[in-house]
Amino acid sequence: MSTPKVVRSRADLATAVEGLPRPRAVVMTMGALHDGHAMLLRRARSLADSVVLTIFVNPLQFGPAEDFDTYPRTFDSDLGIAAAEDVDLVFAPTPDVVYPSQPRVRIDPGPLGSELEGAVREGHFSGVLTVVAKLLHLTEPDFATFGEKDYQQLVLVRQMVKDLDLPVEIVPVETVREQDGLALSSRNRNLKSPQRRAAVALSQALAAGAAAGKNGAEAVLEAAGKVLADEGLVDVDYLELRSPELEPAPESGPARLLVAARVGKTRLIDNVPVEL
Ligand SMILES: Nc1ncnc2c1ncn2[C@@H]1O[C@H](COP(=O)(O)OP(=O)(O)OP(=O)(O)O)[C@@H](O)[C@H]1O
Ligand SMILES: CC(C)(CO)[C@@H](O)C(=O)[O-]
Ligand code: BAL
Repeated sequence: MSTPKVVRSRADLATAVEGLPRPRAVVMTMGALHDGHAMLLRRARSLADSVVLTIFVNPLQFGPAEDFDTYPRTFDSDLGIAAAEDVDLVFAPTPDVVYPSQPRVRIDPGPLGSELEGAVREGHFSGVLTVVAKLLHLTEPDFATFGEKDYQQLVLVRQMVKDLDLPVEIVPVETVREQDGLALSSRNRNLKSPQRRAAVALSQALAAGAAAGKNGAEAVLEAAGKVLADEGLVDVDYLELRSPELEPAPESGPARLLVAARVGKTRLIDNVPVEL
């Protein structure tokens, strides 16, 4: 296990990337790494001969009232995880490196960009897709792994790659959970212990919804909604059943149940597959 090379400038990144063998995989993160990120890195390692990890808290995807300033930043421990997962190169730029000037041209995520997460976080997905496109150009990977925990992000990144003919394969990775079901998330670090206990209701609600799948869409939403209400999670931004591509839910077959709720000041999201 050796500490990976860390680069912070575009010039150093370009030089370092040139020396990395193909196939090359990239894992994009905002740092505060946990076992979910480790799984993305492991999947990347299994696919590629070299792995690049990016750590960048992207200001463009945060609204003015959101948690950019309080987003957890744990660079030293992130490097330990990167070393343990055999990462070759870490790109950890500052905002002025990624955005030498405020970008006037940004990626338009299309209609899905204003739904679900986008309905609450205006401009979020334009910010996400713009930085993902830039990081893809800067690292030129053959593969990029993305977590299903951020399901709408995964769907939109895939759509961008398809619509813009970007030469990379997007590889999804299943959500890694705590033993009690809570989806791992960097923001879980901000939960105090009663909130941590309350937060498990998200995954419990989704599990109850999924178990009701054969009784139809209404039963799924009712079962999930009941758990949220019973557990006192009332600050819910959405609880929705959609198709796997996040179009309206089908009458039968595969679907996706998604939830977002606030636990104290911390906003958490989760989702599961459902068979209707
Ligand atoms: N529990 C998880 N299981 C699998 N992948 C995950 C998990 N959590 C995050 N990821 C993935 O890691 C990548 C980087 O995500 P990010 O750095 O925002 O971490 P995060 O834990 O999702 O943070 P946040 O809590 O701020 O959403 C994304 O592709 C995301 O989907
Ligand atoms: C993909 C990403 C690294 C872009 O900033 C971010 O949205 C995240 O961590 O999921
Ligand atoms: N994991 C998605 C990044 C964000 O919440 O801004």
